[in-house]
Amino acid sequence: MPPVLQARALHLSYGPAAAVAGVDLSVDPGEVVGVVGASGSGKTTLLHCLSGLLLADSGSVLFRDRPLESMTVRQRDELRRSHFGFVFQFGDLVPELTLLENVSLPVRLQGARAGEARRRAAEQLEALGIGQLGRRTVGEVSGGELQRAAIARALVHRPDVVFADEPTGALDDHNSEVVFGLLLEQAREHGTAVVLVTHDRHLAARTDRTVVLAAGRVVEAA
Ligand SMILES: Nc1ncnc2c1ncn2[C@@H]1O[C@H](COP(=O)(O)OP(=O)(O)OP(=O)(O)O)[C@@H](O)[C@H]1O
Repeated sequence: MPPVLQARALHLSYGPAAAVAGVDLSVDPGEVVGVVGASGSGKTTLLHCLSGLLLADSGSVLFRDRPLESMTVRQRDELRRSHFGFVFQFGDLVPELTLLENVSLPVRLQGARAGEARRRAAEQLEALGIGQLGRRTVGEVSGGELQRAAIARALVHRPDVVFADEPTGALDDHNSEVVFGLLLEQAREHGTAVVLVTHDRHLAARTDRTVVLAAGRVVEAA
């Protein structure tokens, strides 16, 4: 099967300093790729380039065979909404909404009716073991529960790729293990590729493949 995502000779600089300095990377459908490296090595910047949140200065990112840099802003927004999911360190759910409402949003944005979106959101929360918390708001759940909800939101619309930036970085070791395990289990169940940025080599060891960045370059791939 052709790769779902490819980066070719990717460069991005903030001013004179290169954050991503010539990265080639290919992600197969359903593959879980860990991106590790020291602080400041360019992990988050690479993730943002791969997901179209940032446009590289040069090089190319292809989703299937479509270059992101040739798309209009609208097409890139649509690509992110339909084909990508995101999990960040602090969940980034909408604080005023309940977990169920938050997780319904990606399905609503795909044009589903409210009832259908709620049904699918409830199912996804259930699969992550927090079906009973759907009516609570972000401020009424624990950090671990919040990250489970963030994972539910990232997966509920069945994206092709989930981008996760330190998704368990704010959790203690036990919660981190559990939440990371759920992300992997759900991604594998649905054949979703994952690009995971982490400081934690222990978690990275559970991915299919690890890419090590140093000063914006891939220095090791295993
Ligand atoms: N908005 C920005 N403006 C200027 N420089 C930036 C910006 N964002 C990141 N950088 C710089 O680019 C480099 C790569 O940053 P990036 O956040 O991608 O690294 P990282 O590996 O994700 O780091 P960390 O593990 O600490 O989150 C760093 O030197 C950083 O200081």
